[in-house]
Amino acid sequence: MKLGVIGAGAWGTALAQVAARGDAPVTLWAREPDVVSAINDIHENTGFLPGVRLSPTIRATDRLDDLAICDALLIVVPAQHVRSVLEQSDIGDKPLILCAKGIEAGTKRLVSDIAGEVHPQSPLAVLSGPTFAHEVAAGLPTAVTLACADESLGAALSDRIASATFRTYASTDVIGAEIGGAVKNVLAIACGVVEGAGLGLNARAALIARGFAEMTRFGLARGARAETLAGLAGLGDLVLTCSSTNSRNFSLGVGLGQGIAASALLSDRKTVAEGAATAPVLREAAHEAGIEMPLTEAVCALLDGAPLDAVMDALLQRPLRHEGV
Ligand SMILES: NC(=O)c1ccc[n+]([C@@H]2O[C@H](COP(=O)([O-])OP(=O)(O)OC[C@H]3O[C@@H](n4cnc5c(N)ncnc54)[C@H](O)[C@@H]3O)[C@@H](O)[C@H]2O)c1
Ligand SMILES: O=P(O)(O)OC[C@H](O)CO
Repeated sequence: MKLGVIGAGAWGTALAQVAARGDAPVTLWAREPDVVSAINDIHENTGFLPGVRLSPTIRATDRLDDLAICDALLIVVPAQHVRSVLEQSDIGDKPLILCAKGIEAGTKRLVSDIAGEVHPQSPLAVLSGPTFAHEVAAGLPTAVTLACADESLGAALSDRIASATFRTYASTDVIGAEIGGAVKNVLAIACGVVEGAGLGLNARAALIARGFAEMTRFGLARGARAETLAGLAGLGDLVLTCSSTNSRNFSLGVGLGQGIAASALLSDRKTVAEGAATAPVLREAAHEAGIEMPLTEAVCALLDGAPLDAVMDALLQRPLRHEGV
């Protein structure tokens, strides 16, 4: 199975490296011509994944037409750009493995909804889990959820992608895998705020646990399965991104917790912190469905410029409640 990757940020590049194991040819579409030439000339994505020597069997291109030779495509552009890139791509009925973690602003669509609207003939899978790109590219042990409604296609994709150090766990719960990845980014911002404001490790643990309850409430209401949310794509990724400044979302939160304005933290960013775009649309979707998401509300308030003291007071003065989801 010839794989192509659309999106040559840190994650698309790391996944191309995974797909190129055993010197398999991989076509990697990058938006930036300098990224294309760096990958083809010196086998390094100096812009988005510096310091990693890439397999010479990865061929970068800035022409989406060059992906026509591929049998399946990994879609790894940020969630807010998936629609426009898919609209420009002649995909036919190739399977798409969706790897972005977010919800589309305005439409409130999950990435699988977008792909289904733009390319209804393509079978869909979602790859999600605790995966810092530089660790995956370095071949460190990693496990992900690979969710696909068609179990035989899911098994074929796993056969092609998995290795001893990149373990795929099969699921048919596409929505659950997506919601886990999208919601954890918002909660990672909140955990970063706890770190940046020096609120302590107890607060961080409480936030992870109550954040998971929030993710579960939203996920179950949208048809996700509890076991998926408690797995790699949900809790696993939440724990990873709530504990390290390697997470762009966590780092954004650290800045907010230190009192730096969101506008200053987000302007001129080259890399993506998906949670900043997902938080307001997640809040809107939760309101519409009547789901309480106080931590998401708090992140939105901070992104909108509310003072941290006021946001903390609002959270800590919420009525005491039963612990269940
Ligand atoms: N980096 C990771 O460790 C990691 C791991 C798992 C999942 N993800 C997810 O993968 C997705 C991509 O993140 P990343 O880390 O590879 O990106 P990145 O932050 O490394 O790079 C930004 C990417 O956005 C692209 N981009 C910017 N503007 C664009 C536009 N108008 N149209 C199309 N593309 C545009 C750039 O070309 C680049 O590929 C995100 O949803 C992210 O949550 C990232
Ligand atoms: O750097 P972040 O916060 O986008 O997190 C990257 C991955 O999603 C971790 O699984």
